[in-house]
Amino acid sequence: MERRMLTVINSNGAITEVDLDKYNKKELRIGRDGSKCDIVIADPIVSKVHGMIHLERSYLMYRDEDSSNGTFWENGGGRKLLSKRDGFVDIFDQTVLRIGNVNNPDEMVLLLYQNSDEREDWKRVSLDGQVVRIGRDPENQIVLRHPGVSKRHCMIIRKDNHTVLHDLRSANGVMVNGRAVSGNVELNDKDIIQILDYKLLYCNTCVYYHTVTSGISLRASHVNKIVGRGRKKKQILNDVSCEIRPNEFVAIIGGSGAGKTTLMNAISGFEQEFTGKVYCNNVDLVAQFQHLKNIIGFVPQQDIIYENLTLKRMLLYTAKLKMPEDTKKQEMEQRIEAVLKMVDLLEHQNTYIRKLSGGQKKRASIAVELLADPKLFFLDEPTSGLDPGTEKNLMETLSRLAKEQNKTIIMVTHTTQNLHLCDKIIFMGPGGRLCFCGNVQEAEAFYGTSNLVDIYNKIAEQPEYWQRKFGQSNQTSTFRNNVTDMHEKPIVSKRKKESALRQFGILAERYGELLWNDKQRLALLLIQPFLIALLLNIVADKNIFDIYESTKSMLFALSCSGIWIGMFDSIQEICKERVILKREYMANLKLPCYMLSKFMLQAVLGLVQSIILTFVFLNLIGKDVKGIFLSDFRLEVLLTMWLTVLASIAMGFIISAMVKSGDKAMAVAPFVLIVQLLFSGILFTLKGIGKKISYCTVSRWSVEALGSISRLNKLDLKMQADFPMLEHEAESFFKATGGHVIKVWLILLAMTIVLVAIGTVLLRNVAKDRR
Ligand SMILES: Nc1ncnc2c1ncn2[C@@H]1O[C@H](COP(=O)(O)OP(=O)(O)OP(=O)(O)O)[C@@H](O)[C@H]1O
Repeated sequence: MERRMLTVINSNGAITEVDLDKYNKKELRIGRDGSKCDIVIADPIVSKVHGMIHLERSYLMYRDEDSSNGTFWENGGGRKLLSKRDGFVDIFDQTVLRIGNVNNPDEMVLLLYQNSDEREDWKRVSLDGQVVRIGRDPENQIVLRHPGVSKRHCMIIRKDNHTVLHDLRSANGVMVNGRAVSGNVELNDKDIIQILDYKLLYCNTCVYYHTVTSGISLRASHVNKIVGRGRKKKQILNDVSCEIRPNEFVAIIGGSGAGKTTLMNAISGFEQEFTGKVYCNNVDLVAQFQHLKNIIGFVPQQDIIYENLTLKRMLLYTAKLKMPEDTKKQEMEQRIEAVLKMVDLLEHQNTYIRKLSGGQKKRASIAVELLADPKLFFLDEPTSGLDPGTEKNLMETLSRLAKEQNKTIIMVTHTTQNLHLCDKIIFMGPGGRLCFCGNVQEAEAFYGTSNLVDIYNKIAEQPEYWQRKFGQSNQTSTFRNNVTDMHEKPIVSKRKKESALRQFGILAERYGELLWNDKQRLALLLIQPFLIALLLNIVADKNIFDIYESTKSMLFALSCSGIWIGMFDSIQEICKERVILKREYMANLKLPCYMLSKFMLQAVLGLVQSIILTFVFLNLIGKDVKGIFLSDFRLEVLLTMWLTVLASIAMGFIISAMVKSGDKAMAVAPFVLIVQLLFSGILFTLKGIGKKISYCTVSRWSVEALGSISRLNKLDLKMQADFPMLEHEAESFFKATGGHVIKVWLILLAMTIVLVAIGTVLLRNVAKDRR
């Protein structure tokens, strides 16, 4: 049952909770005078009649009644002093009103409005001479049982009449009065502390808290988005304002291209290039996104799961990445089991994801996001491609999650069949216009039809009319424009940096398992160098390593094989999982860790391939050549081949980081390979710009190293068999000295490092991917 509660904290710290609906009145006066006011605050700071609350069924407003001290209205970290001429202002869930001197808590009364189904009375811990520890661990004085809360999250210490909050390098941080804090912060009386969606109140040397959270409300205020420039300029969100209450299950619907996804991306904070404001529990979502993203889950349209992992392993890796570092494996496993139960997939936990049905995969993606127990959950067309039965089932699951798991769920959908399961529908019209926000019955009454499909048609015909009509019917106060003008600078909180080494380890383990589980592909990748070595042996001249021309051609072919192998090992490895990467990046994935984890395992694979190629080929050739450093030159060729493969793997990663699909990557590959052929300096004598380009190719340095090791300059030319007097003009390329070979190896290594770094930087674009 929804309850609208006002917590009143007097200037002396006395706390009273007022149930606003118990009065059964539309207007409630607040003030000191018991004969005139419904809510009496016996405090000298409050005027006799200080303010008035106006209650409607679905919204609430407040007006200052020309009080002596006025009322401060707090919104998303901003603050505005109200007087009677401001008229009514909207009061949303978690709105804070302060009366009196906001700089002196002893002369201030605080009013905190909360609106939710879940309620419990404030619990209290006194700070008298002691430290109050807050965290997930039962040893803390205040235990907040949420997977996103660190075991020891923060502590509050009172010493010498000062109270200080220490963030204990928690994974998800702490906010005080709507602003993220870093390290230590001095607390003042009546400060509101927020950890995820838990609200704690510091007052009179006590900390007040609820162990049950009231859920997340979301409010969009005048959200506009314009894309393109000049004649291509287009408004794709048009002044959208709407409110979603805690634990509501909401569907965003509307015709194709109406801006549903754009709206969802904006209100989820995953796209931040829009004007207007979005408030999440009255905190500015964009300004505090780094903090709030930990309570937000987002399931994009494509699945965010790896086909070649079992469901349980997939969830375990995600848990390791998303849950605080201090979470024990046993805790993770318990959470995984709980999440699998929620989505009815417990019996499939050991099944490979590739073997699950479409509906089960969708549930698996939802399970991935549920692991961190997000309180605000977004889903982009989760039912697309599902049969009607599975669709209904999924909708019922989501509806149940909203109610039983205390979540606010918002999804984009095209279907109208199961919308009665939703608490609210947001109807978008062409041009990003909000044409309705309310429940299904209200929508049907508003549009005068009992068929939701008719509403699509009505909106398509007259979007501006319906936007205007809904806007007028939904007007709660005239003040909205003013109050949303308050701006707050984004605060970057310096929170505990998740250990990069740990993340690298998790990602490398996951990628290793993925490579290992795709045994067919792995076998193909390992057979390839073997087959190439056989083919090279077939075409190899018997004079190889004795005669210049045949050796040079063969070394070039060997180098090209290395480039081919390396590039095709990696070219699809990032683009094929771009959706998962985007989701994980928006959570807390570090791109360098991701890139290096991939590169490291590819480097191991490349080493095995280089060993196969080099040794099979050279053993078949069977020539005993002395190396530059070693008596057996095969090891020197192997190292050169490995460095060639490594640089090519890095090239493949750059392509893979730039494009969004495997098809596109394969379309780019021939161009890159042709550049390697043309500018290697072997097929053509290069001068000017051609020579400069060749310095940037892997093939040039690879052949140079191989040629130097094989002492190409010292080998006889074919013609010298007939004309022994003919001179073999040494090429500057192939200096058979140890110093030269090392220099070229270092160049190949440096190229690899630069290419990997460029690939990592390019990966940042993943954040701009639309879906
Ligand atoms: N970055 C962008 N640049 C140009 N146009 C854009 C951009 N993003 C969205 N649009 C356009 O804005 C409109 C709304 O897009 P959006 O994807 O939000 O619609 P939708 O209602 O989710 O559509 P659908 O139901 O077809 O998925 C479309 O016309 C789309 O082409």
